[in-house]
Amino acid sequence: MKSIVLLSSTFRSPICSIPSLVARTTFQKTCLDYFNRRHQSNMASIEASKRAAATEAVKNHYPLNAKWVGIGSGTTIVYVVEAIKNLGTDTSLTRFVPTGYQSKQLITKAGLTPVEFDAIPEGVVLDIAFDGADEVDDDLNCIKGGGACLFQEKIVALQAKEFICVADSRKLQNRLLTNWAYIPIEVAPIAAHRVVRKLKEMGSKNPAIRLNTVAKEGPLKTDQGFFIVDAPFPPLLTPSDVQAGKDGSGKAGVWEVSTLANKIKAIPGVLEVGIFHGITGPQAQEAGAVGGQKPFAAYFGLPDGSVTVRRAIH
Ligand SMILES: O=C[C@H](O)[C@H](O)[C@H](O)COP(=O)(O)O
Repeated sequence: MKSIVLLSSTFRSPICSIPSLVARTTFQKTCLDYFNRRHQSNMASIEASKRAAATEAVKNHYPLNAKWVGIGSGTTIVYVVEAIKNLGTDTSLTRFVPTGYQSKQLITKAGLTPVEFDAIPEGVVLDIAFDGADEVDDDLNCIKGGGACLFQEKIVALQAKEFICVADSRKLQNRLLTNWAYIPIEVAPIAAHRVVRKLKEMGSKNPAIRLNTVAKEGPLKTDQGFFIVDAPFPPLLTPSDVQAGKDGSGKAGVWEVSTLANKIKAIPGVLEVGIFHGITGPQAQEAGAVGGQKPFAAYFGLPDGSVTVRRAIH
């Protein structure tokens, strides 16, 4: 008699063994329910960790009497807005700068006042900007754009005195492109295929124009009406790897993070690259920028409910 045995990768032991084909349907349903429950519980734990990281980041960085606040995009930023509301401070004079459509809706629904980036008065520097990230490395370089927002996120982060990232522990890695698979790049539609070819020449394996969820609807469009090209590369080296003698010049597709970001940015048709890199904080200010692309600090919610922080070293 045949028996059905299902192995759980977590427990590495049989969790079901049914000797009869008659019982197969019930068995399959039981197992499906089991995995659905596990999936839901994992998702709940990830959401809880995003909320914990957001609460801690807002508690530590949201300035009393903030006048200008950048609000990023994605699923984690929702908890940042929730945490700002929970502070209970008077936000009637605070202006919140969105990084796209979803971000603006989030601000408005929370009863806060949005002001588009191009309506910020000249000379205004944002007190702070919060955003999510797809991956963050030891040096606080980030990949962003998994949700197709990156250009507005970058200009808002660059306009802020302090840029703070909030994420769950899946995003906490030593090097970029460890767990996250590709670099999102925003490109002019007419140049998209040429950009894909150039990325292949640079060692990207199968770069692809991102499609809508319903693929027959064609390429996904950003808030700027541009396309996103997703470019996989091997894990990116940091400057410390290069100082230690590793070759990050692009041989066999292996790149140092800023070298690659600058090289992609230089391809005609590229509006922006989903790598936030380079100098940050006082060093950036000395170089004439407000804050730099990298966050001052990144907060990660861990599965045990705690929060860990990576901070820029000045
Ligand atoms: O395009 C999306 C943005 O860069 C997001 O901030 C990033 O993808 C992180 O999103 P989430 O908080 O949903 O993981």
